[in-house]
Amino acid sequence: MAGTGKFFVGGNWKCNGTKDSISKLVTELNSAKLEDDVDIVVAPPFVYIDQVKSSLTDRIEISAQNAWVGKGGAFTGEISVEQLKDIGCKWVIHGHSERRHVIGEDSQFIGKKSAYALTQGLKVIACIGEKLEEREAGKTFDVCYEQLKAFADNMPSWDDVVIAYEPVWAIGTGKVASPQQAQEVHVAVREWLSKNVSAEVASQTRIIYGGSVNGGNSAELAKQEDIDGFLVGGASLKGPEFASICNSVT
Ligand SMILES: O=C(COP(=O)(O)O)NO
Repeated sequence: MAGTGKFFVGGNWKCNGTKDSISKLVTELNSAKLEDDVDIVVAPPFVYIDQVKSSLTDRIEISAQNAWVGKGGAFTGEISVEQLKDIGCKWVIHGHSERRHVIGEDSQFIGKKSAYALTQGLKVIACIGEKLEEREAGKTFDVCYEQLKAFADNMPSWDDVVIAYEPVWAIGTGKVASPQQAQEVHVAVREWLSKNVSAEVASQTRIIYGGSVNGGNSAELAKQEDIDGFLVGGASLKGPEFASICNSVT
């Protein structure tokens, strides 16, 4: 069961999978040998959460990839936090760049959704990250700080929050950030937390990296002092590779 391990690895399955492919992936995860000190979470598409929850080892917790900003009701197409808890979800991903830049969610809405999830007892993977043109314009830190501030302005606490730094230019591109690039932003995020929230939150909050992480690059990234784990997309759909990434952080 995922707890308060020093490290954290999430598998974001995005809009991928079928009942059969997910059954195979769950079998691979159930047979994997996993190190103790890493909390592991997988985020299936909504429609497969029940299937995964009922068949996956409880060593791995379940996350949703999104949740509505408030109590359920007349919100066609939305899924509520209450419904996600009802089927055994413990986490939810908010602020993913695909929801910011494809769906069009803004930072304040993301902050409000995160706040509601936390007040109702879900834990939050809070995603931040800059686009290539923002990095090339020297705005990486400004963008990440604005996104962090919107979480901080709305959330009641950081106790059940993991921050995922996912540079948009590295997501799904094969162009993974270098260990130095990732570490530089992780340090800046931790310093922002220390200055704007508290030294305790800064030291206790796990800051994980996402963006083209795979079995070949995770160990090198994990050597960085302020990289506490990963949020993995494509490679999380391959059980053995995802397991090796999980074990590479400890
Ligand atoms: O979006 C990602 C990363 O995706 P990839 O590993 O496929 O770059 N994590 O949430």
